[in-house]
Amino acid sequence: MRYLTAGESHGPQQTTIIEGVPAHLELLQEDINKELLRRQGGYGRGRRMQIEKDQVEILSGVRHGKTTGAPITLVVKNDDYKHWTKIMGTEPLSEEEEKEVKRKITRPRPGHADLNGAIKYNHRDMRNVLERSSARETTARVCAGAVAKKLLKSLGIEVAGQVLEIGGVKAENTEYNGIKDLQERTESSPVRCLDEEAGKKMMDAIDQAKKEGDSIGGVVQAVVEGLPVGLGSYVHYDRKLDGKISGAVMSINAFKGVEIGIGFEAARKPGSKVHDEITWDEKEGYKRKTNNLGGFEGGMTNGMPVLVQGVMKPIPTLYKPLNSIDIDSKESFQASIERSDSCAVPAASVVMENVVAFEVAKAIVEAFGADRMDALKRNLEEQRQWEREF
Ligand SMILES: Cc1cc2nc3c(=O)[nH]c(=O)nc-3n(C[C@H](O)[C@H](O)[C@H](O)COP(=O)(O)O)c2cc1C
Ligand SMILES: C=C(O[C@@H]1CC(C(=O)O)=C[C@@H](OP(=O)(O)O)[C@H]1O)C(=O)O
Repeated sequence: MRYLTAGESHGPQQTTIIEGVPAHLELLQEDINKELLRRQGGYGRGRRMQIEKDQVEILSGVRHGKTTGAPITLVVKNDDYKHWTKIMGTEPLSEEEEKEVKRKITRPRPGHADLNGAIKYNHRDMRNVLERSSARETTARVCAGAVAKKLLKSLGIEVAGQVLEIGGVKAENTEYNGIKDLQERTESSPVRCLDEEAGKKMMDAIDQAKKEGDSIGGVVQAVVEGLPVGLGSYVHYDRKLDGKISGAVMSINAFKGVEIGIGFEAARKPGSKVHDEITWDEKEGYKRKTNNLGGFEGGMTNGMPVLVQGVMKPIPTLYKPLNSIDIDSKESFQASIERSDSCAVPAASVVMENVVAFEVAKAIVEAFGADRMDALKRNLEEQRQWEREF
């Protein structure tokens, strides 16, 4: 399975094309809309999210509620486009029109893609960079993830996530009672946090940042339960699934770090406190007593829940902007102010869940190679049986 995304933030639409989804997966628009709605929510977002009502259109690869095995095209319209039709048009502008619509962006925002993108592609108007580097693109990634989640669910594999930290406020109580409990309890929190007290403090921190024209980041976690042993492989570096998941997480806008399991904490502990002891019983087969390694050993799943944490830096666009250089005059100015979120950590946690779901679904389809869902289910069930009897 693979996918491409296309679309500008204020252009007509976001497009996702997914190739390699097995035939006969039940897939409805509402499966994808549910995830899109989750991504749009979360405390701390800016005015743009009041304009958009993300709804998917399935344009290919699905017939009468089931995938056909053909590439799936998913489209989400940008409602804001109606305010930007001239600025974002594809046809050349006359000189008059150019004067009317074009406010060139020449003051790059520290922390955004503006300056590097402008130098790389020779754009004197950095709107050409901003439009595609915007995290509006995560809409398209969530569309791909929603399809992956549906595939995984039909195989008994669930994905969920939570916010662990925002602006230095850490959730103390992150314990959950099964993945369903995690899914339900995070849905009722505006910051997607299990710890109610910490959640309130996170909202205060977001309000404070907003008041000060500043932005804050945080830490989010994705959890995958129900995986077989041995997804990914130790035999070659580019087949290690923890590596693939980490790469995918790092590719989300504003993500600056990834951990699997206890991650960086492992550097501060002896081996006896890090490695998870192995147990066995007749009914369930092999297990680990603890899950410090987050479900991975040797680049392969070990059957324990996969735990992935991602670090999101604070949003680069600041209402109290930092100093920057105007690329035309070379004078020092304050960076451009674009309409912006002050904190998108809760939304980013939904994006990360979906990005992780895609990598896992891709690994499943690769490992249990199937063009059809019935064969995929049978192959996976055989593997589960094999594990229990090994
Ligand atoms: C869900 C989400 C929403 C975001 N919203 C904004 C925003 O409103 N303003 C902004 O400047 N950056 C926002 N970002 C972050 C930028 O897109 C990101 O910092 C930028 O593309 C530069 O890439 P890099 O931070 O990965 O280096 C958001 C990121 C995510 C995941
Ligand atoms: C549009 C989304 O996020 C956007 C991501 C973003 C950025 O620079 O990354 C900047 C903002 O865009 P705008 O300037 O249009 O308000 C966010 O709203 C979205 O998540 O759907």
